[in-house]
Amino acid sequence: MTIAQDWAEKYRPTKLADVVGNNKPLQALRDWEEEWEHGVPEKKAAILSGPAGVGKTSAAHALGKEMGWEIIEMNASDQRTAGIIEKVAGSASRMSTLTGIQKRLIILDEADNMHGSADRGGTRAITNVIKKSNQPIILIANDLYALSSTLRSHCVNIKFNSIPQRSVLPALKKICKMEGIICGTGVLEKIAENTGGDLRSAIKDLQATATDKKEIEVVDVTTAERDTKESIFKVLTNVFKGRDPVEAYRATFSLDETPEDLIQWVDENLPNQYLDKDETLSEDLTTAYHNLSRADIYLGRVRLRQNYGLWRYAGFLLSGGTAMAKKHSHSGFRKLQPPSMWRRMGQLRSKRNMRDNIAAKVGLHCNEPIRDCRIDLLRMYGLLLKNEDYAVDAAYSLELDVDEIAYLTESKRVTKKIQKIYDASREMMHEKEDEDIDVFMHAPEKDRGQSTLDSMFSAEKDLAKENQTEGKEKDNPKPAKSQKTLFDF
Ligand SMILES: Nc1ncnc2c1ncn2[C@@H]1O[C@H](COP(=O)(O)OP(=O)(O)OP(=O)(O)O)[C@@H](O)[C@H]1O
Repeated sequence: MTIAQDWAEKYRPTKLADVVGNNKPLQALRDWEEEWEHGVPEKKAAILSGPAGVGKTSAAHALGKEMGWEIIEMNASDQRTAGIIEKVAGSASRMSTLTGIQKRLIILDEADNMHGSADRGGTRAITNVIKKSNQPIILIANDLYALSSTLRSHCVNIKFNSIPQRSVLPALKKICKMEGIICGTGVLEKIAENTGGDLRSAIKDLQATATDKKEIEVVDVTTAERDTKESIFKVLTNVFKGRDPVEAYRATFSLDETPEDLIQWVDENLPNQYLDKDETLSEDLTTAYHNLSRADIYLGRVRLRQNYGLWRYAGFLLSGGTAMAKKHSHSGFRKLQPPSMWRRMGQLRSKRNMRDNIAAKVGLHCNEPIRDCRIDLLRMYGLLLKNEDYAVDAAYSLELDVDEIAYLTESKRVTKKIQKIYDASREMMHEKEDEDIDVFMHAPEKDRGQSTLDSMFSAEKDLAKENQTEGKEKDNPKPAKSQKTLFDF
């Protein structure tokens, strides 16, 4: 069986003129590009923000292609620690003028998705890369305001909007024509309506509808289930405001959440939602928590016996049980919020990841097992970073980012002093890179071996080394490599 090519990819526009809708943002993008033709503009980066599937990534790539710029893309599936952004985007953004080749466009997709542990410190690193860049950089984000104000202030902000139906329809018609699909009346309108200005989803729905068919009718229209954030809020509103237990329970069926997760949502919001007008705890709250505790007992049994059939009792008790606990309705709007436990767990996890990442760097530098570094050496490096004479060297040798320096120096926030140490260490790193380029440029042709680019983009190799360290710790705690000590610098 052959797997059909994804139409959204197949019909991705390759020219800016083919990008549908959003004329003003596209013009702003062209204006920014024009500035590059006259040298390095004041704003070296542009942020393309807006809803999903409206052509932001396509526009960035189309621009690069049209201009004949070399494109370097880092998307969310790449590991984007501050160090790696510095290495990949940083060296790419500074290098081409040295080697005299074409401009290089750096595209950072999902720039608003830098919160995971792996992306820690990434936002600050991007700002630094932009400051020092002499190459165009495009950041792509759904939520502009998820990016720091400092980062935004260094960029041209270009906002994309949902694509109006009148533009989605011709795009879909064109695809039908290319694929030889005959459409009955109203089919494309229905698809366009369902996808609310998201052209990617519209194309995907069209492909799903037209699979194995040459002619499609309205009844064939298949719309992919889209689990939006709104849906959990809708279900919770049903649970907290409604009185019918069966309806509340049924509402949970549309969610892609397990009762394990759903109970956390209900637990988090229940006290606030069932608070009496005079802000006293109501009897309803006691009854609802009683039902919730029963649901929790069932969840415990599911875990213990691995009997997932019991989930339905838990699901009913936590939704219907909560809804029917009300003796009277609790009017007025009260904000719903995600479980704070997840946030706390996330913070703990990110702290642990931070500690482990630093320990891995120390391990690589000192050629020590990570476990020992975690226990003994992190404190030592903390002391070195607190000492003015050693701080910059320590940060440089370990390639620490600001958050890591703050962690090691036990500072609650990134102070000016920490930023200074970090800046000085990066300066040191760039000087070293420039020296390397100099050595390379002056080496005889035959000794150059790999191209400059290969030697500069050593990020992947470094990453592999980092990963190796973890592996080596298990297999061979001390690989044969010359030992470096704390006193090396
Ligand atoms: N304005 C558009 N013009 C033409 N095709 C589009 C447009 N918007 C989306 N598409 C189609 O949808 C696909 C995805 O678009 P693209 O990746 O550019 O969206 P995006 O706005 O970057 O979305 P996300 O924020 O999810 O990354 C493209 O391959 C293309 O087929």
